[in-house]
Amino acid sequence: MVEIRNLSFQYASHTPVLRFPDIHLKEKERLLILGRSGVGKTTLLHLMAGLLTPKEGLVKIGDVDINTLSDRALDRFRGRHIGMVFQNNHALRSLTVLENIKARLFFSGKSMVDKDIETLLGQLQIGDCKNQKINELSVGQLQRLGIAMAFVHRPRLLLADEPTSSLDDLNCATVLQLLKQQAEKNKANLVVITHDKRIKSAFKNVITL
Ligand SMILES: Nc1ncnc2c1ncn2[C@@H]1O[C@H](COP(=O)(O)OP(=O)(O)OP(=O)(O)O)[C@@H](O)[C@H]1O
Repeated sequence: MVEIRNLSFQYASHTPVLRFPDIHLKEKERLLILGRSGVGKTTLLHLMAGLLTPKEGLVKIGDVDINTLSDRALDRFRGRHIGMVFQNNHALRSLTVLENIKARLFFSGKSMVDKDIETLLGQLQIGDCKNQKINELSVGQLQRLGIAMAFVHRPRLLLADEPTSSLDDLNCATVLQLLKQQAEKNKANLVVITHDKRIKSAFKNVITL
């Protein structure tokens, strides 16, 4: 469950106040957020992840008003309950695919047996690359690793920032399908922000900032 109410943010006193529409997502609901460049999509995603503190308003994930948490508790909450997929993958270049997944699990304080990790990698069609270093992966494989890293700790909220804009039509459709499948499997909310209009029809729930 995600609730956003009366949310606003300001980067600095001389910059405009960004205001965001109210959002209410029930369990497993998915949302696509569209908007032109500079309108505040990434800012909203970062507010939902607790990476930025709002000027005003509420961000509630499950039963938790995330802005009432201490910095430390918020870091722990994010590590355990939120997964993020970025346009450019944040995997550690010196590690292999498998080592990156294990590092992500370690930092979230959760565990998964090797067999289940391999199943996840297989579902994302990167099982054969598990011992490859990050710089040996294609763009599509790297994007799928980003999804694996966002889901491996079974978050209740998955936030994806432009997950498809650097992909061709085929990889775009595949990544979208995988995001939806994994969210469904984890009963997680999925929020995607993009200006990639190709994916609009894949979501029932769409808002434009
Ligand atoms: N660190 C910052 N300091 C000041 N202003 C910022 C900062 N980051 C972003 N902004 C401004 O805030 C506004 C919203 O930025 P944001 O990155 O959220 O937009 P966006 O919709 O995600 O854009 P894009 O689609 O181009 O990524 C923009 O006008 C941007 O210039």
